[in-house]
Amino acid sequence: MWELKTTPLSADAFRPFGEVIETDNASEIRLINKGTTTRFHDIAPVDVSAEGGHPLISIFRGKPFDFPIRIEMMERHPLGSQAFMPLSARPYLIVVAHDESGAPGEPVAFLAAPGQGISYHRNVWHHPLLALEEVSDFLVVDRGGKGDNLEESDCAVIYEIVA
Ligand SMILES: NC(=O)N[C@@H](O)C(=O)O
Ligand code: NI
Repeated sequence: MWELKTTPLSADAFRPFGEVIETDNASEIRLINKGTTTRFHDIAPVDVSAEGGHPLISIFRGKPFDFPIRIEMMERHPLGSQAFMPLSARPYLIVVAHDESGAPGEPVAFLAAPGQGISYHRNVWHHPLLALEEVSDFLVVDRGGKGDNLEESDCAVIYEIVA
């Protein structure tokens, strides 16, 4: 088993895999509603229209994982992006990987700070939701519609996140 170290989530480090959803990452900041609201505009695209798909808003309630956490498989969504915005002010883990000839390469693990969301680009290998500490709710924006939008693959070796 190989140890997988985590690094703090940042927009730059995560860019090859998707976007970090946080106010600092807005493409534009607009004062709206007669100045009573600030719009942090266009933080991440929603890419769900492939093969006639449509956007879904769901809530995922994740049970917390206890360390050490084994990373044995990854998944990806060939037809759409998938965004997670935590509704609880708790950290959580994100594990992603580049594609290597149709299978996930060496995983990269990020620790999200409370309040940081993420959006995986379409077809990016990632581990299913990894909540920490307590049961945690996430607002999820992803694709609904026909077609197989879930591909799973075992990791070439088993990784362990120790803390
Ligand atoms: N399967 C499902 O809806 N969840 C996963 O895609 C995930 O990334 O958690
Ligand atoms: Ni997913």
